Amino acid sequence: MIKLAPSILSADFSKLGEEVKSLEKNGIEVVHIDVMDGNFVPNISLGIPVIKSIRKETKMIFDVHLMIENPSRYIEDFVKSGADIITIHYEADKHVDRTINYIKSFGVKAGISLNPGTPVSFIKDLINVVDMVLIMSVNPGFGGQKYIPYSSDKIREVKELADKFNKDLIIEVDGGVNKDTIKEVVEAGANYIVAGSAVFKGGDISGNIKALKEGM
Ligand SMILES: O=C(CO)[C@H](O)[C@H](O)COP(=O)(O)O
Ligand SMILES: [Fe+2]
Repeated sequence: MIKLAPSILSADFSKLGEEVKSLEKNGIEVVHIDVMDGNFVPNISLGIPVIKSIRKETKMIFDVHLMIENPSRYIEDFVKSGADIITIHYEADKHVDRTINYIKSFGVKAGISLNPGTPVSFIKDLINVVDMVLIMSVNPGFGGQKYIPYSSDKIREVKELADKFNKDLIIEVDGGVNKDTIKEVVEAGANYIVAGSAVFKGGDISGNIKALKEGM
């Protein structure tokens, strides 16, 4: 089952509650929330109080993508804010196995994300420890970037590992997905498809979601 996970990084933050409700009205089940610390990535986005606020507005699954150094410091806070899936970066934590198990100890799903330059082989042993692998198909930090073509090979590699070792693994792709690239990522094996600018561009959430679904 393929799920489109709009990234609210490209939403209009002055009316975030409405934007989130509009996603739900358009049949969206998973919302992707990008947390950036200005350290792991060269940008600062939103954090715990914002997630808490929008949690009151919707029952959608909150897929929280932590682009922060040493994420273990904040896991409990993100769980309390209403996260359903918490993804950390392989590159941001010296003890990823420990942090993944720590996330799972709260009863939420745990994901591991790889920057474009980090090989899939680095997380081979974690494939049946994590609930999700997030392949970054742009260098993290900003929305609206161009899809990096070799990401499709990385998705295929994760899919092969999942078929062998973890049939329930969620394979998520994030960055540069639009109506022209979405077919390729779905065919490569991704089942959670993040799209930010392609969902919110021009304020036409409904039309943009329809175009993305048609492009799959
Ligand atoms: O994690 C991210 C950036 O670091 C975002 O989720 C991603 O870039 C989505 O934006 P777009 O679909 O516009 O590329
Ligand atoms: Fe993201």
